[in-house]
Amino acid sequence: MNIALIAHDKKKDDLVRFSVAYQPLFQKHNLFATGTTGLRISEATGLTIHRFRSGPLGGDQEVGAMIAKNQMDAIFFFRDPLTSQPHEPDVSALVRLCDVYSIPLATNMGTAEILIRGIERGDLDWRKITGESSGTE
Ligand SMILES: O=C(CO)COP(=O)(O)O
Repeated sequence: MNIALIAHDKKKDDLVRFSVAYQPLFQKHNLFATGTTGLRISEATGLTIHRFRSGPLGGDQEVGAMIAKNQMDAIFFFRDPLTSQPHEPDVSALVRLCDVYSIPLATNMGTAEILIRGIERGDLDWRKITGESSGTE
């Protein structure tokens, strides 16, 4: 599956810890990330990650483009709800596209735990069966 990893600055440590904990599972998938998040995670885990631009420079929109092209299966986006972001419209657009295309989106650690276990269990395999998946493992 194609999975995107994104975190706002104050949530990056959380997503790095999460990625370290679930590294064995993540390595079975194709990983994508916004620039700084991807660098932090790849340094901490050794995972191979396709890095887009940094979020404020268009990275969120690049992930959104993959959603629109049916190339993204799940997104872990640890948002910071207490800090305003200069690129808030891009953040909203990404969340909106997840809703438009019914793409699973975890915006905090609690939901992320459920989503990652669901992926491990095969709960998203319906996307392959219905042809809605990116088609990759
Ligand atoms: O701003 C972001 C998401 O909106 C994340 O971007 P970076 O991973 O480049 O910090």
